[in-house]
Amino acid sequence: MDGSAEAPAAGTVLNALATGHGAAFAIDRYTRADVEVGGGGPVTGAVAGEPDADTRLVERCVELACEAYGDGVTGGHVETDSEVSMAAGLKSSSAAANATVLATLDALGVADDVPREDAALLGVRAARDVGVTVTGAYDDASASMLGGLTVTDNDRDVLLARDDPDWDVLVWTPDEKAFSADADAERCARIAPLAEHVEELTFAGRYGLAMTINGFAFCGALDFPITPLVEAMPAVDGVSLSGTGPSYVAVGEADNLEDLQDTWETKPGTTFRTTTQHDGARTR
Ligand SMILES: Nc1ncnc2c1ncn2[C@@H]1O[C@H](COP(=O)(O)OP(=O)(O)O)[C@@H](O)[C@H]1O
Ligand SMILES: O=C(O)C1=C[C@@H](OP(=O)(O)O)[C@@H](O)[C@H](O)C1
Repeated sequence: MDGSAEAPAAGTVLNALATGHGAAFAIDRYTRADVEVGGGGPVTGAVAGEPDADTRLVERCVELACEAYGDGVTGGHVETDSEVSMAAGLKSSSAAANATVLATLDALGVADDVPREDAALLGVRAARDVGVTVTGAYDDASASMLGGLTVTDNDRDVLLARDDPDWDVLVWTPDEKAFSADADAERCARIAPLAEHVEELTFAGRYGLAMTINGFAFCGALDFPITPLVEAMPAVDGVSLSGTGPSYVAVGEADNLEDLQDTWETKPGTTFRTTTQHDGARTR
């Protein structure tokens, strides 16, 4: 039994490491998963082009989806192929988990019967089980699974709000990796009053200002440079460190993002333009 699905990456409005509440928006870059289920034995996994990648997350996603909806089916294999750099702050883990859960549900013939929020929560559970997350990251998982912008309480795994902004987006990903599980959560907790303010601005629909304050606050807490933020202001609508870094995301007018792209492109790493994504994860 085979299944296939893809899920988008996402950028950050509010990092959940300070208060447990987070907000993220899906972008038009994808991770794809092909899953075979059955045959018994352990679930195995592989990542295209990355023979040494950690495949525990996606293997656990197949196991959990089979346990929940497989009617006794065990074993399988999952292969992912991603346009999203791993551990870059662009929610590669959520995209991989969502694509894998949905591909498994597709293989089991139940992809259209399982509510998308429930499917995302299976991926969150898998991420907690294998230790690739601090809060569970339901903010990132819900944005990737549902599309658009979501606000969540990751302590209770509750979706607080969803919106569908239509943005041009610029991303700069430096060459280094920053695994979320290694982030200094204690330092993030110190800036909770700022995160609460970012959340209020988010609920007021002032997403650009919210993400910019998030950017300055979390660059401070996680020790990333603020220069990319200052370079982006005041021309863009919003700019932030994405997740626990090292990527930065900016949203705004296309012309202004083009000018900023010229500046960010002089830095080492990868710079690309994209847009918000509205439909979330889908079978293929
Ligand atoms: N394409 C993929 N296939 C399998 N696992 C993946 C994939 N992308 C990410 N992961 C998992 O997610 C982890 C990175 O998660 P994390 O540090 O939270 O980074 P990000 O900010 O990109 O989500 C990887 O170590 C791996 O376990
Ligand atoms: O592991 C976590 O709990 C989180 C990781 C961060 O994202 P990245 O995985 O993109 O760094 C952060 O933005 C999110 O709100 C919560």
